[in-house]
Amino acid sequence: MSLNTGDTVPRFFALIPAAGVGSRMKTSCPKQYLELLGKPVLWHCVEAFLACEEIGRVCVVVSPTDIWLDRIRALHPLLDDGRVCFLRCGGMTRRETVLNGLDAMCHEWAPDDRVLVHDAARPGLTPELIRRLVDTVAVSPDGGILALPVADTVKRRKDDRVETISREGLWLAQTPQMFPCALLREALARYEQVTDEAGAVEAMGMNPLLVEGHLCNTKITCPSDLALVEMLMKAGKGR
Ligand SMILES: Nc1ccn([C@@H]2O[C@H](COP(=O)(O)OP(=O)(O)OP(=O)(O)O)[C@@H](O)[C@H]2O)c(=O)n1
Ligand SMILES: C[C@](O)(CO)[C@H](O)COP(=O)(O)O
Repeated sequence: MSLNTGDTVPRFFALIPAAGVGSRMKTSCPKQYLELLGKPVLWHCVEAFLACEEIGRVCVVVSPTDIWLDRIRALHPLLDDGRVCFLRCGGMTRRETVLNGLDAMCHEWAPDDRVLVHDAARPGLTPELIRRLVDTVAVSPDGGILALPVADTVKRRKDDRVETISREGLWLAQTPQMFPCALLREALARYEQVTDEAGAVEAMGMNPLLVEGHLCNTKITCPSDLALVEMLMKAGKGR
């Protein structure tokens, strides 16, 4: 399948890295399994992708030692949807989890198919945001990500000094981050010191597009984030 000929269109797959321990949340179970609006945080992400018929597969990558996955299996008849699969190949870092998931599914994906990598800790993702990314980035060989432009004044603190830095052109990366499968797999295999998928693709010399996301797609990182994200989801913003 090649996008260059213009006679084929890529297929789209979601890969949800869900193998983190959520240490900053300081909860007894990983944050992706905490209940939010009656469902596990992780399941809100799965449901957003399942609501998009263009997403052909939803792969959730958990830790090999995950003991909470049954909370998902037991609660959701949607699992009958053949598109969902759970892979127990999470790694020690987010990058390893994503790379292991790509490797495990490489038999299903053609090189030019697109993978959308989305944090299990961003339950406020909506089908509208997914479609915004897909529609804007689908034909870009460099891929692209949801992100938010910085709206506040930015300060850098070093020891006891503070300096103001320009916010011009600064964006805060969100997910999904969407790339051609083969490109992302190569980039993550080649570059280990990256915090997100876009960083690896940038290291390959490419320029992923920035697509405006939404505050409702905030990552749950610290304890106060859970109530914030719940409020934003209830407000139904970002549609
Ligand atoms: N080895 C890892 C580390 C993180 N993640 C996933 O990457 C996403 C975003 O990472 P982050 O918010 O840092 O999650 P944690 O690493 O779990 O949080 P912490 O850094 O507080 O431990 C989460 O969905 C998390 O499950 C993963 O799949 N595998
Ligand atoms: C990928 C990401 O969501 C972009 O903002 C973020 O980097 C993931 O969180 P982490 O703490 O860096 O793993």
